[in-house]
This record gives sequence, structure tokens and C-alpha cells, in this order.
Amino acid sequence: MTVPAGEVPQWGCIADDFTGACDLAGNLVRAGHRTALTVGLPTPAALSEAGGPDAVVVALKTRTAPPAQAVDAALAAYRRLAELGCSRFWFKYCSTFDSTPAGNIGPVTDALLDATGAPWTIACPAFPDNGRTVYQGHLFVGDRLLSESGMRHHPLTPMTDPDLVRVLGAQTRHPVGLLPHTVLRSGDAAVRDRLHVLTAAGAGIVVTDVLGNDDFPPLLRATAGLPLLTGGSGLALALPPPAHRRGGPPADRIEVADGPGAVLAGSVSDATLGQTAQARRTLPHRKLAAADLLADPDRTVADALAWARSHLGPRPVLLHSADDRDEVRHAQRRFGAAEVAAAVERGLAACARGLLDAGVGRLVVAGGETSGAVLTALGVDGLRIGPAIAPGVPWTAATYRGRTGPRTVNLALKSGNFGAEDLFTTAENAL
Ligand SMILES: Nc1ncnc2c1ncn2[C@@H]1O[C@H](COP(=O)(O)OP(=O)(O)O)[C@@H](O)[C@H]1O
Ligand SMILES: O=C(O)[C@@H](O)C(=O)COP(=O)(O)O
Repeated sequence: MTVPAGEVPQWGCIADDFTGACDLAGNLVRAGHRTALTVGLPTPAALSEAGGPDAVVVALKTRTAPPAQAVDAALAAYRRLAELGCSRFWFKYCSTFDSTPAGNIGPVTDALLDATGAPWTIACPAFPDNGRTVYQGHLFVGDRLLSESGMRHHPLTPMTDPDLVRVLGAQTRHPVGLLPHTVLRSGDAAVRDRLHVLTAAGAGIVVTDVLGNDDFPPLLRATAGLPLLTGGSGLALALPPPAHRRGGPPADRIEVADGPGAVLAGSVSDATLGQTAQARRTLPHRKLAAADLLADPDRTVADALAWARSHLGPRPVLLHSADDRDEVRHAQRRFGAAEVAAAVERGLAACARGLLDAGVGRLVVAGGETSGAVLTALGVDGLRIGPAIAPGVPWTAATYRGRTGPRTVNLALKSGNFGAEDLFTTAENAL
């Protein structure tokens, strides 16, 4: 697989969901790296089209997949990225460490350690710009421990233990160490010594404390020789761009599509529920009830689309899947969590196609799993990263091959817990 000289990317990134891929790609762009985001395995042609990126982010939909399946997908992505010439690799998972005791963050990290030949790696989910910090190995969301945040109610990956050394320890075959904040701030020699002690004693993965963005540079210096990093997108903000890009213009210009806007919310995280409640006060809105999507999906989607077509206009229309958490709990008890999640994802994905075919040009999708389902249904194979709506939420441009032939559309894939309350009503201002 030959990539023209001068177009070989350095970083090959593997993201376990689509919103996470956008988040990481957006932060890489903010830090000055030309970045390509691909859905499915990247090709030399995709890299050329992206103008010879410094980093490639492959969006997978494996966050809730069984470990063996997630490992296969991550290794396939790794092999392709290595063939394309990438020399350093990044496994991107959620800043709230979304997984279960049988989750795949550990197994995928183990497999990538073997594949890259990395002697050890870090686990650094912190994203201070979004309130995710780690202290003594414990993950905080704002001023709450992870286990006391809304993440304890997540429909697919409820997080009830904030101790990442313990959570990761249950998933990986490697001993897990901790780089505490006091050491991180004691100078490069102290960091190096502690990492040496931990890894000499057998640690294969080191959870890193991070309280603010200024904790990232020492961490990057200490890991500069490692072929594999793992974590959230926060660390990318401190990643120095290649020398020839320094001082250049930000690489976040994208085409702006014609046509009205729409919002699809399949996330039921705290932030999204707040954004949905706010948007319901001002935007035309309609709920696709989970029970209806299970009982008669085609009819439910067709009715929602007919309603949406008649409300397209200057303000985006909102289609959402729940008003509150009680509704979600009720549907899960009645139908089973996995069944109802799959039905909602299928329904919203069908709505996305219908909305774009009806002429919608700008679509905000809330939720990682939801975004994965939507992008797969749209058949979009790559996203060009544009300006940020909020930390971790960039607008993107994509080529949509719909009923009327290929055209550019703008998509924003919003992580469940990201963004201010008015994100749905103000997103278009950022374009
Ligand atoms: N009313 C509902 N009842 C049960 N599950 C729901 C409901 N609405 C959405 N879901 C499911 O909850 C999951 C939310 O996950 P996701 O889209 O990743 O959001 P987040 O980014 O907040 O984690 C999806 O699988 C979605 O289909
Ligand atoms: O790191 C993060 O928090 C995000 O990039 C992310 O992965 C969020 O996932 P969802 O909340 O499932 O969208």
C-alpha cells in the first residue's frame, strides 16, 4: 500500500466510537495537525484527498462490542494504519472510560501493545476542557466522582466505580500502575523515574492523573518514545504539530451545505437530556417513542419524517428518543436494554437518511452509539473536520450519496455528555 512521499501520516488513531473519533480529530486539528477521519479502513486515495494528513483517525463502533470483536476490528485498523506508514498509534476511548467489567478497553489495549511492540502504555482519559479529570487514579466529571455522575445511569455502560486502576485491572492481563499528580508535577526526571519503577515492576498500562491541560506536556515528553498511547482526546490538545505546520492557518475550513437544519438525539445522557429539554422550548420537535419503534418501526419513522418535512424551515427540527431517564428505565424493563437500544438506533438512523433526502443540509446527531448507527446508514466513508461548536464537538463535512446523487452535508456528532444546554439551538452559529 503505497502512500506518496511527503504524504505519510505520523499518527494512526483508532477510536471506539464515532463521536469519540470526531472529538479526537477535532482536538488534533485544534492543535495544528492536518487530520483525516475515516469510517472504515483508510486508503491511500483517502489520504491524498485529505491533502496528506499528519494524523488519521479511524472511527469504529466497538465500544459495546464483545472483546474479541473489538480486538479484531482494532487490529484490522492498526494493520491498515501501519501499512499506510503511521509510526505512532492512539487508541481513543471515552473520557468517562465507558465500558463494563467485561468491557474491551483492556483487551484492545493488550492487543495493540502486542501489535505495536510497545513495552507499556498510558491510560489517559482526562479531558479537563470538558471537566474530566483524574486524581489518584479516580475519574471525576466536573466536581463529582464518575460513579456519582450521570454516567452511573448510562443505558449501556453504567459506570459505578471511579477507580480506574481497578476498572482497567479487571479488563487487562497486564498489571496496572498509577502515575500520581504529585509526581507528574515534580519534573521530567521524577516522572521518568516513577514510570521506570512502575514498568520495571511489571506494569503494562499506567493510569495517569491529570487535573488540567498543563499536565499534558510533561506526560507527552515522558511518553515520546512510545509507539502506543491510549485515552481520551484531551492529550491531543498538547501534541505539537509537525514542524512544517507550525504557525500555519488552522486546518478547520469546510464547505457549508445548503438546506435546513435538523437535530437527532438518541443520547439520554444528562447533558443531552438538558439540551433536548431546552430545544423543545424553541424548536419544532417530535419524539419517537421506544415502544412505537419496537412495535412498528417503519410506520413510526415514516410518520416522524412526514412531520419533519412539514416543519423544515429556518429553525432546525428536533427528533429525539426520550424526555427523561424514567422513560428509558421503563422501556428497558419492558423490552430489554439491548433490544430497545438497537430499535432506537435503527429508527434514528432511518430518520437521518430521510431527513437528508428531504433536503436537510446540516444535521446534529447526539450520542456515540446513535452516531455510529446514523453514519453507517448514511454510507458516509469519511468526515472533513471543521470548526468546533463546543470542546470535543466539531462540525464536519461529508459527501452523502443520497437519492439525488452525491452532495456535501454538514454533520456534527455530539458526545452524549458534551456541550452547553443551548447546543442544539446554537450549533449552526459555529459554521
Ligand atoms: N428511550 C430510550 N429507551 C432506551 N434506550 C434508549 C432510549 N433512547 C435512546 N436509547 C439508547 O441509549 C443509547 C445511548 O447511547 P449513545 O447514543 O452512545 O449516547 P451517549 O453518547 O449519551 O452515550 C443508544 O443505544 C440509544 O439507542
Ligand atoms: O471522550 C469522550 O468523552 C468522547 O469523545 C466520547 O467518546 C463520548 O462518547 P459518547 O458519550 O458515547 O458519545
